Amino acid sequence: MPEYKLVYFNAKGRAELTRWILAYGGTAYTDERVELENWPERKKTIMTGKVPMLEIDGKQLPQSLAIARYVAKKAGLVPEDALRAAYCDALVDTVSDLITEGHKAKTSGKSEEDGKKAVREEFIPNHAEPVMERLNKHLGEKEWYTSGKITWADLSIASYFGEETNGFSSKLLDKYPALKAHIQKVRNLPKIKEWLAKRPVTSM
Ligand SMILES: N[C@@H](CCC(=O)N[C@@H](CS)C(=O)NCC(=O)O)C(=O)O
Repeated sequence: MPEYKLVYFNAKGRAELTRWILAYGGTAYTDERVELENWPERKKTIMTGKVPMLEIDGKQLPQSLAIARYVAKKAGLVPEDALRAAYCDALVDTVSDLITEGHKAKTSGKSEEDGKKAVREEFIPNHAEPVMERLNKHLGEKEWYTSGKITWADLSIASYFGEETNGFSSKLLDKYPALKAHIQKVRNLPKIKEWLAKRPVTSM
């Protein structure tokens, strides 16, 4: 088994999906969370100057989705069938687009309050809810997102839409009952539940 070190900030952001997949697979790894004041120095040691970065036996793998896909394959969470795998990729890319848009909204304006307002009034209704509506319909008809068995797409859905820190309250999710039930189902998987109970509490 290779030695893994996942490097990111003390936040969920673009690293949390990989953390969920590693938890699901019961994979041991070092969860390095760089403090902001140490980032300028740590950045110099990272090939792309960006995180997340996964160190595999000392070799660096950049890009959150390449990392997540790699660990998902190892954990048996990527379908063998090329088309089903592509549908999973499409979903994960959609969530990644939402992460980008949500971050843009959160950091828009002059104050934290401006950012929260932009998330609530612009990002959620215009960007997130159209995706949530489609997912709700799809998940109402399926046990898992694709392939009749759990994939990393299911972990992507739950690890993103299930987080209040991303702007998704339980009240908002009440509008999308199949999506809400799906998130709960994934969060209740024993290894995921264990991760949720022990992970550091972060504001984003
Ligand atoms: N497409 C890249 C984006 C990486 C990225 O922009 N990471 C941010 C944190 S989410 C970062 O490293 N920011 C610090 C910096 O650029 O110095 C990925 O998905 O990994």
